[in-house]
Amino acid sequence: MNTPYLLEMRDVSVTFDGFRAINSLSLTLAAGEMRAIVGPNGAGKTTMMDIITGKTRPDTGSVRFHGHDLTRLDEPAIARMGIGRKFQKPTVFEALSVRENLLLSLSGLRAPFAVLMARLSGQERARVDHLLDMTRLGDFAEHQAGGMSHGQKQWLEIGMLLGQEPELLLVDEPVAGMTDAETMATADLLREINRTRSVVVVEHDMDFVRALGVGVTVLHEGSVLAEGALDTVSADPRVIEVYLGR
Ligand SMILES: Nc1ncnc2c1ncn2[C@@H]1O[C@H](COP(=O)(O)OP(=O)(O)OP(=O)(O)O)[C@@H](O)[C@H]1O
Repeated sequence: MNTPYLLEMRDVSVTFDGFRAINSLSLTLAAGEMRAIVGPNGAGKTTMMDIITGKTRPDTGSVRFHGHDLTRLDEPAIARMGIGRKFQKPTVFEALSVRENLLLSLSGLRAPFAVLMARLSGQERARVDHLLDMTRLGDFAEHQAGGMSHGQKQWLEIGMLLGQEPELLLVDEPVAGMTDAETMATADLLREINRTRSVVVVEHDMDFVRALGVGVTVLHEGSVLAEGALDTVSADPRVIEVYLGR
């Protein structure tokens, strides 16, 4: 199907026990784009990600990826189409090394745990080395993942997501709990990832969003309130009202 968009949500609504968490939400993402999603608590950001990944089914509306409707697919089928998600809390294999974690994440492994015991192919080794470079974890490759800092665990998990070669990454509040230096390094990492993949990132930290330097969508009460450059949306009186006016 021909569409200019990688991801296209049209008039999506979802109601939980009579409460409309997503309300006629329409949002599009171009191929290769990175978009930051902001909005006050309860705006519907997590629910929007849940709908894209098939965790929550919308009551009405369409969600298309490369023009294909996602709303009838389950989570594994959507992941196989090339949409990868990173949740807020890192979930790495704590007892394994950083390298082993990345190795297990690689798409296309036939028997993932057997690969830990076996000799790696040159191609697998190269893929893991590339992920170690990307995530700045090369110096920690043989360290136990459980001993890494919170920030390093987040980068490791982003690396593990990349191991699955998603075309679109959905990243939920990656810098919560990070130091300022880790936050800026994470912005660099996502920008580097965005050279070859599309990204949707939900984040409250405005210094981080500014460092990303990408288009921003402001959600409020389950709908898009404003969209554009960070400076433009943050000067929008409606946006100021929902952030400060309560
Ligand atoms: N499974 C559910 N059952 C009932 N209500 C829900 C459910 N999931 C979300 N909600 C409600 O829907 C609204 C949107 O929640 P959501 O978590 O998507 O917001 P958010 O923008 O991600 O907020 P935050 O920034 O706090 O993470 C909230 O009022 C929430 O309480």
